[in-house]
Amino acid sequence: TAGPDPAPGAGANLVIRDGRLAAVREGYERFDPRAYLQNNYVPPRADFSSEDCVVPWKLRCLAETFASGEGVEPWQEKERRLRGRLRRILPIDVHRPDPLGSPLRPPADALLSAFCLEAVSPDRATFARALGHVGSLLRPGGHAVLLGALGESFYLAGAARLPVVPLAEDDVRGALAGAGFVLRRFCSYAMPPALRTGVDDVDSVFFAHAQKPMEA
Ligand SMILES: C[S@@+](CC[C@H](N)C(=O)[O-])C[C@H]1O[C@@H](n2cnc3c(N)ncnc32)[C@H](O)[C@@H]1O
Repeated sequence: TAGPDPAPGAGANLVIRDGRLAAVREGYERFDPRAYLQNNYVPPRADFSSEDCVVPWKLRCLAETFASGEGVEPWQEKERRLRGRLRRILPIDVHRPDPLGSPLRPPADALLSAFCLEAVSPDRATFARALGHVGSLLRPGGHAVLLGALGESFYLAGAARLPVVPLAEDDVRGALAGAGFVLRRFCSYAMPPALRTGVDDVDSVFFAHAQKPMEA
C-alpha cells in the first residue's frame, strides 16, 4: 500500500541527502588503503611499547569485551577457529536499509564496526540511520561492538581527504538508544598531542559495547 504523502519539502530533502551521500561515495573512490594503514596502524599510533598508545588501547577494549564471554583460550587458537569459520566476505553499504542487499538469515550474533559509520555519514542523522541499518542485521540479544572517532571532521588517506561527521559522546549514546540497543560499556580515549599527527583532526576515540534486547 502507498504510504502517506510526503511532507512538503521532503522530496527536496531526499535529493540533498542523496547528493551528499554521492559526494561521500566519490570521496571513497580516491581512498588509498595503504596510506590509511600507514597513517593509523604503524608507529606512532600503533606503538606497542606503550600501553598508553591509541592502537593498544583499542585492542585492549576489544580483548576485554571478547574475553568476557565463555572460554578463555590463547589468541592463536581463537585465530585458528575464526579462520576456520570464515565463509564469505560480502560487500556492505551502511546507507541501505538492507545493508547486505538481502536479509541475513539467520541474523548475526555480533557485529563489529570500526571507524566506519561516522566516516561515511555527512551528518548525525545519517550516522544514526546507518547504525540502525547495520543493527538490523543482529538477532534479538545480539551484540554490537563499535569503535569510532569523536570530534573529527576529516581524515586523510593518500590523495583522499574524507569528511567525517564530528560526534560527541552523547550522539553515539543517543544513536544506540534510538536503534534499540542497551548500552553495556562505553569508554573513550583522548588523543594525546604526540599522536595528533595531522592525518586527521580527531579529538578522541570511543569504544561502545551494546546489546539488542531479547524478544519479549
Ligand atoms: C576510516 S575507514 C575505517 C577502516 C577500518 N575499519 C578501521 O577500523 O580502521 C572507513 C571505511 O568505510 C568504508 N566505507 C565507505 N563507504 C561505505 C559504505 N557506504 N558502507 C560501508 N562501508 C563504507 C571504506 O571503504 C573504508 O574502509
